[in-house]
Amino acid sequence: MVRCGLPVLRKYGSFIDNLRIYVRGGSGGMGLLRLGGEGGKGGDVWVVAQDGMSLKKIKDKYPSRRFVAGVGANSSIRSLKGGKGNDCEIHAPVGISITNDDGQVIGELNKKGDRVIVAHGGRGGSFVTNFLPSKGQSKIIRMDLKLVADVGLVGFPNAGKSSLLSQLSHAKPKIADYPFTTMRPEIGKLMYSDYKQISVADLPGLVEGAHLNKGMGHKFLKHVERTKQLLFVVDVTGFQLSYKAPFRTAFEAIQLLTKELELYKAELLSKPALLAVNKMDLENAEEKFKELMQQLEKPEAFYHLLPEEVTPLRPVQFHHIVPVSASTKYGIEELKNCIRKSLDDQDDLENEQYRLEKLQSLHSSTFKCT
Ligand SMILES: Nc1nc2c(ncn2[C@@H]2O[C@H](COP(=O)(O)OP(=O)(O)OP(=O)(O)O)[C@@H](O)[C@H]2O)c(=O)[nH]1
Ligand SMILES: [Mg+2]
Repeated sequence: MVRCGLPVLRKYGSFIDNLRIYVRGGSGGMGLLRLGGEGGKGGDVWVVAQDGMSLKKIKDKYPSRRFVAGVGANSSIRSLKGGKGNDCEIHAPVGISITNDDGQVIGELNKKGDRVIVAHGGRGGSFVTNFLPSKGQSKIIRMDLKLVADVGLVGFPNAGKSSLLSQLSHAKPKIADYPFTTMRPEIGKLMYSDYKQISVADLPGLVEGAHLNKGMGHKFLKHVERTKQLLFVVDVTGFQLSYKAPFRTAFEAIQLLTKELELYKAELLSKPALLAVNKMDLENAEEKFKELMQQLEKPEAFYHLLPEEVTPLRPVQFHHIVPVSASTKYGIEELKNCIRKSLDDQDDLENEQYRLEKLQSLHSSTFKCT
């Protein structure tokens, strides 16, 4: 019995989605005081995206997880200008982001061949440094596989995305009464009685102008690209980022979010979407929800309320609209079921399309034969 489990463990238990490594640029070469010669620059450390790589492979191949580039050559009578030290290249998988240990982003590898310098080599000794070389940069860096989840939460700050995720799953994201509480994406797993699991990504709040990289901007929207479906979350009573910013009703918030996604990448809007109308425990929530439903029945009829530049080309057709309250848990179970249903429907549709395509290709090959 135990043996049966081993291959499974080997297959799934070895997956890692982040890795910390030590990198150091090479030291510069010595200068030559007597003849004014300059030492070579130390080599740099690069991370280069390659197909077929995984973080696990890097970890296995380099158990010490230390990557040090070559030292620059000393200046000599034969070669007054010392040669550059050898660069060190770390081959990494496509789809990772690279950060300093304090979370500052160094770069991203989005396609094969992308490369990012993670530690510069030191300068060679020269007249300005009294012919003494300098050391290369040394640091710990972190490589993270970019988030892939079934559903991504999309909403303005403070809408209650993290609160909802904490009610839907066992995740414990930070929740607070100020915008931008969530600074980095977090995944919660929704568990169902038949052991099906659905991953939902809590993402930083979006702001107007996110497509221009305002707020958390692109960093956040990139993650949305990698989810199967979108779950819009709005505060039924509306939203105001600051006293200076305009107040937005729930309906306006939905249209503005749509516009941001459209401006960033219109294909995002072809993903199936659901809407959770949150904070239904607040005063007048019922009336506001009714009004919102009327507006969503014919969104275009209300577009004149929006400035032209924030009016989306097409409204989102939500597969499910669920009124909820993360505070009282009202509607949470229904939302969980709707998320499941929506993903199952998408799977069925894709399977059906696949089946039809197969059938069609079979038909055409049969016709060719006869
Ligand atoms: N009354 C009420 N308050 C809620 C509800 N859901 C969330 N809140 C409150 O709204 C505030 C924001 O909640 P968060 O879950 O942090 O909101 P968020 O959308 O994750 O915000 P960011 O991470 O900043 O984008 C907190 O004070 C929550 O307690 C709700 O259903 N009813
Ligand atoms: Mg949050």
